[in-house]
Parts: sequence; C-alpha cells; structure tokens
Amino acid sequence: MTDPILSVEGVTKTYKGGVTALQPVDLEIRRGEIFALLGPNGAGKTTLISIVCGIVTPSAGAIRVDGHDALRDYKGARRKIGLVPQELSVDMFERVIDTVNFSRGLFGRAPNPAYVEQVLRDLSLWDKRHAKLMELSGGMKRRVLIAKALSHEPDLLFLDEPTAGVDVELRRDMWKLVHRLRERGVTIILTTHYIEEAEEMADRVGVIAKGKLLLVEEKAEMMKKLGKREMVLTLAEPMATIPAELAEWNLTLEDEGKRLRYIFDARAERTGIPSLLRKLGDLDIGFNDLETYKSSLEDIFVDLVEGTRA
Ligand SMILES: Nc1ncnc2c1ncn2[C@@H]1O[C@H](COP(=O)(O)OP(=O)(O)OP(=O)(O)O)[C@@H](O)[C@H]1O
Repeated sequence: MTDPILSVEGVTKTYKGGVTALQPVDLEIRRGEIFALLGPNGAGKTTLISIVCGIVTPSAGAIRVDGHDALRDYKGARRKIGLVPQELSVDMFERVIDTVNFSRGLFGRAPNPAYVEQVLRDLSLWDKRHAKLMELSGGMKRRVLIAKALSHEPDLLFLDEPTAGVDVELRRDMWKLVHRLRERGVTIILTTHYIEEAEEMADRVGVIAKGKLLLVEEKAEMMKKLGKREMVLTLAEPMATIPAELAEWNLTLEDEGKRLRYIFDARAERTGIPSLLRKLGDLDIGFNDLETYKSSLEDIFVDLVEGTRA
C-alpha cells in the first residue's frame, strides 16, 4: 500500500495488573477510507485508539500518523488526529462556539471562523452556537464532541462508538455526516459493536476480539469470501423429525416442523442443493416455497469471534 495515513506495527498492550488488551497488532489505514473496527466489549478497540492518539503508552510496537512517529513526535502526530471519545467530558456551562474554538486553540491553530462555522453548520449546530452545553439534548452534545474533534482540521478522525445509545434518527444522521466528512477528504476510523453500522458505513472492516485483529478485509470482499448462504424450504406437510436419509445436509427443522433450513458455504464448488432437492423428491417430501438468503456480516462476525474461543 502506498503511503498509508496510519500505520500500526506490532503494537501490544499489557496493562499494569497483567491484562493483555492487545496482542501484536499490525494495521494500515488508507487515505480517505472509512474503516470500521468491529469487536465485542473488551476486545481492545478503545485501547488501540488510545494508543494511536497518545493517551495510552503501548508495551511495544510503532505507530506512524501521516509520516509522524507517534511515540517520538507525539505533537506532530496528534495534530493530524481528531478524536471523538465515548464519554462526554465537557464543561456544561460553556457555550458551543467557545468550546469548539477552545479545542482548536489547544492544537495551536490560528482562529479560522469560516472553518469553524462550516463544521458547526455541517453538524446542524450553527443555530445553537450560543447555547450552553447543558441546554442541549444528548444527541446535540454528541455533535459538539464531533465539532471539537474536527476543530483543528484533522486528516484522520477517530469515532469511538459514535452511536452507542443514540436513537435511530441520530444514528442515521451520524452516518450521513461520516460520509460527508469523507467527501471532504477526512479519513475515518470508527469502533463499533453494531454490525449494522460497519455494514452500512465502512469501506473496510477489521474484526478484533480478545486483543487480536482477526481479519481485515474490504467489506464487500469479506461478505463474499466468508459468506454463507441459507436455503429455507416451506414444507407442504409438517415433518416430525428429519429423515435419516437427509443427515448429510445437516438440516434444521423449524417452526413446528413446517420449515427446513439448509446452511451452505457459498464458496464451496458443490453446494449440495441439487442433490438435496433430488433426495427430497425421492422421499416424496413436497414444499410450497423455497427462499435463499445471504448471511449478514453479523453471522460472519459471530463465526469469527466464536472461533477465538479455546
Ligand atoms: N486502564 C486499564 N487498566 C487495566 N485494564 C484495562 C484498562 N483499560 C482497559 N483495560 C482492559 O483491557 C481490555 C480491552 O479493553 P478496551 O476498553 O480496549 O476494549 P473495547 O474493545 O474498547 O471495549 P468496549 O467496546 O467495551 O469499549 C479489557 O479487558 C479491559 O478490561
């Protein structure tokens, strides 16, 4: 890959007390992409982000942000990054515009009212710019966190669980916003528990569990490569048990014997469907309907994460 905006090499983290939060992680993020880091609670997502942002010191490894060594040239690296944390940690009495300008100042950036106005407009906060944070709804406060993170014109934006606990409408707004930011050239890394979010937003997805980056793939490629498919037959007559003759297909009987589900590997050359249908004919088992489904990213995720269990 040419000139990634972020490269993480062999990064590990063992916290004091002995919790290993990250096994050696290697990851390169391309300029302009939306990358979703998907993993269950405690997988190490926040630890990885915090290391890249210089909040947590890694036990080993190297990080480069747009050419800056994040350990040796912390300031240079950090200036490139905007971080939207999970938690609100803002002064509730402050006004929106002041807190955003303050964040910008922290990075030593000269005032740029036109830029700040654009950010606030993008986030539908312009009309609220003189409101105190305490006067805003929860969703608006989250937008303020994003505005603060964007205040110093970063090239790489981290969103740590951007939509945890927000309503569906705000979640959709966030997704739109992320796409708009990318159109402006901002690279985005988001962490999420929500498969739907990764599926909806990301160009690439990394799956992390127990501190291990299990897989990094183009989203579409991941779906294609690992995708399973399902076929569901609605039977003409309910069935009490699956006949022994059908054992090799590993079918499951559902809905009080009215439906047969067959899960097969879309990658396999032989799916087993023609022979299954023939066998059903031989056994005189009729069906009224046949549907097929692609597996979702959710199924893939569960498979991968379960695969890490000893
Ligand atoms: N400061 C700390 N000291 C000790 N252990 C920690 C610390 N921070 C995190 N951990 C542990 O490291 C592991 C990874 O935690 P981390 O917060 O990175 O996961 P996560 O994927 O972000 O989880 P979540 O989705 O719940 O935020 C967990 O076992 C956690 O308990």
